[in-house]
Amino acid sequence: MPPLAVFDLDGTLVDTAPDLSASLDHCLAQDGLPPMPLDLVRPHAGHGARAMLRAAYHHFSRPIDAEGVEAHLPVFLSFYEAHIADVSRPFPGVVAAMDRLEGAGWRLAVCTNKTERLARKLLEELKLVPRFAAICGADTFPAMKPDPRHLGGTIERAGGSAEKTIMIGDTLTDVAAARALSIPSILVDFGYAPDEAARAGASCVIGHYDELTIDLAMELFKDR
Ligand SMILES: O=C(O)COP(=O)(O)O
Ligand SMILES: [Mg+2]
Repeated sequence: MPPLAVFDLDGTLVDTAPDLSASLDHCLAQDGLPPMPLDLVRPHAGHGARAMLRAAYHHFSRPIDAEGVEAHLPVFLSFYEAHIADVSRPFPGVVAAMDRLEGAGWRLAVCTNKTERLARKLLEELKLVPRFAAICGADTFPAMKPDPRHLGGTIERAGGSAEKTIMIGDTLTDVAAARALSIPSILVDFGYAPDEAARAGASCVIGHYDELTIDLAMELFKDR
């Protein structure tokens, strides 16, 4: 069975924050609010549209309840779907890192808390779909990350095994899912929420995909 590298999507594989931020601004404008600065959106960009809406209304000291958030969601998501790859691009060096892994016989997969449909649309527009043995979203299985069933289901669909899998992610959500299955994890510290708990829980932290070599990936299996 070939080794498998499972990538998180937002903040790990693709820098999606600018298009997510534009969708948020579209919602804010409907309420007469100004755009939210991108650097304030980024820490929330990996936690879904609801988290971004809550953070923005909090930032502008505008109370918003759960119902208010739900009311904005369709507006956010339809704008986002139409603009999903306007400026979102793979992070520097990730395509070369995937080439290295594939060249060494690794399989690749995506395990994201985006819905599967949006994840596929984004990856299709970036012409990355054929690289992945599985693309599994928040709604692919009955549970999503950090629930290990999401990562476990992704591995199964990709034809891999937990013993020969590594997880690459940018938040504690990814690291926790990996740990629950005793899978080594790489935290990318250029992502959206590489907090202390995520750093402490990850098997290693990288600051650029150039550091994701086959030697590093193989080394991770040794401390499993
Ligand atoms: O959209 C989200 O909630 C987060 O997506 P991710 O799991 O790809 O970071
Ligand atoms: Mg992420």
